[in-house]
Amino acid sequence: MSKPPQPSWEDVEGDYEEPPSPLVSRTRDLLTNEPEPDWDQQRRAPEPGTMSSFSNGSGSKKLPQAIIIGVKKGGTRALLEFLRVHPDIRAVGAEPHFFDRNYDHGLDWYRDLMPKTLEGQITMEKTPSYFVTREAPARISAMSRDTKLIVVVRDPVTRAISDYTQTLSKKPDIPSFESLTFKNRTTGLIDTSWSAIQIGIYAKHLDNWLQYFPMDQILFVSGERLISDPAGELGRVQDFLGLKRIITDKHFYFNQTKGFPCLKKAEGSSKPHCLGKTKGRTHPNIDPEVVQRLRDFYRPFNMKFYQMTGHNFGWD
Ligand SMILES: Nc1ncnc2c1ncn2[C@@H]1O[C@H](COP(=O)(O)OS(=O)(=O)O)[C@@H](OP(=O)(O)O)[C@H]1O
Repeated sequence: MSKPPQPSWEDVEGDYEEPPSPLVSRTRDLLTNEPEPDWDQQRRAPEPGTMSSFSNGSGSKKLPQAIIIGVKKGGTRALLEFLRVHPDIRAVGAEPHFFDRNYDHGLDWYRDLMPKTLEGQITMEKTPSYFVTREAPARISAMSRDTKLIVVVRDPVTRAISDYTQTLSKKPDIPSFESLTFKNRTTGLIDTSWSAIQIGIYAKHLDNWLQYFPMDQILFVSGERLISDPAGELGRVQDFLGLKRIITDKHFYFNQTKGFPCLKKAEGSSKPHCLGKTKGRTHPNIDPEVVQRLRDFYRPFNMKFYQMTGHNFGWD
């Protein structure tokens, strides 16, 4: 039997995650306080007394029952890292990009990327680009109509600036945010074909998902509240996944240097754990008039999104 092909990881968005080799994914700078994490739980030497110890070598690989499908720069890495603390959740660290870029490899290939789980444990992955991939809802539904979907959403204007900041960090010579925002600066016409803008039209993308999944199978997590009240948002997510509320405010502390909540103990470790330098970047100052123009642009889409989800995210 030949080994299934591995995904192309060189352009994994955002996380700077490297390929699992063959199944261990590492990251260069996800941590601020610690050496690189080992994402693959079954290869990690577990601490005695933790549930992880039982998954070491035993169990079987399963297709994910829950997926964080978006949004890019919403806070998806923070959510996955926090969820991994739960003993009944096992997640693949790197983004598989199966339902957008690697679908041709087939479900066996996808399953093979997953960590082993025991009975009752939930397998998860996160790939934020699924939310804006036209084919993703049909493909995920074809895998299982029961898949639970989680979307971390964030003010689309801040999200666009965060997205731009990430691109700028890789390509410092790109044009300014202001010039990329407009098709025509004089008329004020927004360039909706620019992905940084396009991704934030949440109502449009959600429409596509609702053709395949009922609303109660999709959980919307507030990216803002994930920072201001991580335990509160994690409570909602654990309820949605049908899990006991094990992750609580006791698991978090606010790291003043990082300016974000961090874990007191990372999954499978006893040390504090913050996300790395690529999470929580300083954004460039953007012309306030351009920001206002973008706020005006997004307002009707945001209102539609609040209506569809029954939740006011407070971006306006
Ligand atoms: N606890 C914690 N620590 C650090 N960063 C946090 C945290 N919670 C949410 N965030 C926000 O997550 C933003 C990155 O979002 P994603 O992880 O979804 O990005 S990516 O799409 O995977 O590249 C990232 O965006 P930027 O601030 O623009 O870098 C953070 O604001």
